[in-house]
Amino acid sequence: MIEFQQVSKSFWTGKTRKVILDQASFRVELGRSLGILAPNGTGKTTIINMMAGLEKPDEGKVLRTSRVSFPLGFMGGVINKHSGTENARYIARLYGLDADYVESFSRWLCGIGEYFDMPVGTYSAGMRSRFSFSLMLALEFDIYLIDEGMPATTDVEFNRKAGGILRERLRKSTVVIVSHQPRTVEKFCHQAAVLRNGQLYMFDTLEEAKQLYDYEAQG
Ligand SMILES: Nc1ncnc2c1ncn2[C@@H]1O[C@H](COP(=O)(O)OP(=O)(O)OP(=O)(O)O)[C@@H](O)[C@H]1O
Repeated sequence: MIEFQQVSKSFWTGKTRKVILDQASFRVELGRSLGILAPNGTGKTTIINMMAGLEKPDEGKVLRTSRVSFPLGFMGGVINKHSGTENARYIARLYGLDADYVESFSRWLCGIGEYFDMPVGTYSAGMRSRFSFSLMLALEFDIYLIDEGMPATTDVEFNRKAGGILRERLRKSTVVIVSHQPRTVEKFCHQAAVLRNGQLYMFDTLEEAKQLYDYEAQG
């Protein structure tokens, strides 16, 4: 479970204060995948980062009682001067997992050949994206955090392999997706929420959430 208790978060933009959450309280329960609908620039990434523990709230608490992933595509824990192999083994140890397994799984999935043994700093954007995605799928989490759907990779073979594993994983675990598109949310989630005026409004069905979201978009 992830629980936000009276969480406030805002940024000072130089002229005004941009409020992302204002004393917001909500929960993500295990087994109830949640899609959060919010227009671009309103705080999707900030909320996902707070769920992952990468960003702190200004006030309130974020409690985690499950294994929560880093956001899909996140490269923050990866060290550029080290190779894919070294990074995979290091991250496996951080999570208390078998380094041989994590290394061989991510080597197989990301399919970047000999680059896996070269420094991550030499990877193309596509390779980096495949590498971090492979690493995330090599680790087991209870709750997966996804910012705006699948990362953009143009490698058809990778998308097929990784998409299949992700779908299988998501069937057994819980996912939180933040997106500006109801279509992305529809694919994975049981429950939907709309971010509006610093509050997260939870709905049992996507249809109800869409009504508020569309209403907002028109207004
Ligand atoms: N560290 C920061 N300092 C100042 N402003 C910030 C900071 N981080 C985010 N913001 C601002 O807060 C708002 C929300 O940012 P965030 O990246 O969470 O939104 P988003 O919905 O994910 O955006 P996008 O859809 O464009 O990726 C934006 O206006 C952004 O400029």
